[in-house]
Amino acid sequence: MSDLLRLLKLFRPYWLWMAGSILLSLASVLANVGLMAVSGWFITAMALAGLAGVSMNYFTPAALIRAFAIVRTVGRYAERVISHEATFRLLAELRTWFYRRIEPLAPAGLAKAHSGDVHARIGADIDRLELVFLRVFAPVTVAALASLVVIAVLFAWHPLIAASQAVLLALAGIALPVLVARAGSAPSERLTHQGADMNTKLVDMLDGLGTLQAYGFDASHAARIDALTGDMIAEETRLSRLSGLSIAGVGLATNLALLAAIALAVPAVRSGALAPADLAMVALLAMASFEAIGPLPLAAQSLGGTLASARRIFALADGTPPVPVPASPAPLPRVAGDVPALSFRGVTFAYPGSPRPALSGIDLDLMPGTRTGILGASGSGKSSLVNLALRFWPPDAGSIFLCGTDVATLDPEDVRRKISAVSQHAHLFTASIAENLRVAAPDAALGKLEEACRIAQVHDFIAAQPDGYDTLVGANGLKLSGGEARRIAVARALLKEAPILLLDEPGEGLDRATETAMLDALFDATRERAVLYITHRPVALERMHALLLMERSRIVDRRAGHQMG
Ligand SMILES: Nc1ncnc2c1ncn2[C@@H]1O[C@H](COP(=O)(O)OP(=O)(O)OP(=O)(O)O)[C@@H](O)[C@H]1O
Repeated sequence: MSDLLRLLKLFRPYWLWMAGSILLSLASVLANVGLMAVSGWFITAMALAGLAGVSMNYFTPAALIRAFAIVRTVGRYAERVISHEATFRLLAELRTWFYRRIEPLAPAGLAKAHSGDVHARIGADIDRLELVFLRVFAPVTVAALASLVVIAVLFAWHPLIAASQAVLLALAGIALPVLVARAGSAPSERLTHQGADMNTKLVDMLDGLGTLQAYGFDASHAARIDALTGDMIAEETRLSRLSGLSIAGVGLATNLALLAAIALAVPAVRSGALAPADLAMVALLAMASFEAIGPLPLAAQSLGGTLASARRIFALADGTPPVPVPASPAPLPRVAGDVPALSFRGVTFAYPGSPRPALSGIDLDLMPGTRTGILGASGSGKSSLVNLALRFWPPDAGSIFLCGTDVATLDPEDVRRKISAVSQHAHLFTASIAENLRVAAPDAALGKLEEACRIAQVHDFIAAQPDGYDTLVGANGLKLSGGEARRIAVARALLKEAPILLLDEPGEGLDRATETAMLDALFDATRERAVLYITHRPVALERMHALLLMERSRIVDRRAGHQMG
């Protein structure tokens, strides 16, 4: 229930749209009830007048019928337009809200979540929340209001018929949905989790299809997906049976309402308590009022799954960002020649759950206009330096300073604005080369992109492609070699005009001549910046002003560049 209330609170900015949609829906439901009732009365009254050979005023009922028909048609159309507009606005709001909540969690806070699962939450789960308004909130409100109006009108004609209607409406509109909700909530909830599981498995399978095939594991993975599909079909079947039964239940109640109204109205007509033409009106009014009740069992059935989706969304969105944003962040400091652009002081850090530290007592200064090389065996902590500099994780002890200001007092996003980084697994988006480059500089002209790519020694390769900079790189840069992708990532880092450049093995996979050309052009273009360069390659080491050697999370040796080798 608290999840439902929280959701409704999120919907609050759109209450006008929702109120409009509910009012229109109520108007069209009541117009339909009115149309049926007045038509029934009109036809019977005309027939009776004909039999009795008397004339009657048919202008007023005919005008009423026409008015009800117009309100019903226009109301339904407008209600669809407004309710869908309201729903799309709600969904857009929810997606933006969810993205804003999970963005500060990335990447550390999302490390445990599978990308397919996050995708399922931002896609299918949020989509399912549309049902809260469209299938639950709106129909329940409309049904309650329409039923009250119908019972009040019937009461004026015949209190006993009104009472029988109230009982049947309560049975079909309250008791039946409660039963359906009980029976349907478990399968509907299971289906939500299975859908997310399916998404996770499919994304995993597509990401690693090559590996699965190479190890001959694709058939067993497909069998697991088959089994999950079978489970989902079983739950769907259960829910379809339930929805069939609930539709039959509402149908039964509708017909019982008609029978009850006729059974009570006939003696009333005989005794003269009810006019003969009113019999048809009352009977049709009773029957038509069930239109508003019809969607309620389905609403109840979907509630379990919808709330499960809401819980999945809140669970992720409520995660605490690993690096807290200060309540009033300090202003970004300016780069000054005599202050280190980035420095670590006694920084110690272990990844959550890891038994040993990735960094221990790190002291490090990156001065503007200098290049610092970092050497070290695999797992010695080199990339962790970059992760902490980018504020993806906070240090457990010690401090990091950006141009002399403790980064703990700054907004992590501001810190990242000052740093350009190429990690070992630099990500390329499924887009063109130009779009991938413009991630760093959205307004950069083509000439600027070319300049950066020339420095990264990848321009000739791009220019030789039939589509040049519009060449699509494929999912995750799959259409490029590892070296090409990394050089595009280097060009992208260059395009971001940040005073600190952190490069993790950018020369990996390049031949010596290309690497030399890239380094010379790169270091020439970044003369003013503070550069941290993680590498094992001699060509790069020769060009460093200072070298640090890391071993098992510590800096164990420091030398000036020329002392190395
Ligand atoms: N996201 C993570 N979660 C948990 N442990 C991690 C994570 N990333 C790295 N580690 C661990 O932290 C230690 C340091 O890793 P790091 O990636 O910094 O080493 P590295 O020197 O860059 O290695 P390589 O040269 O192989 O990239 C390793 O023991 C590694 O297993």
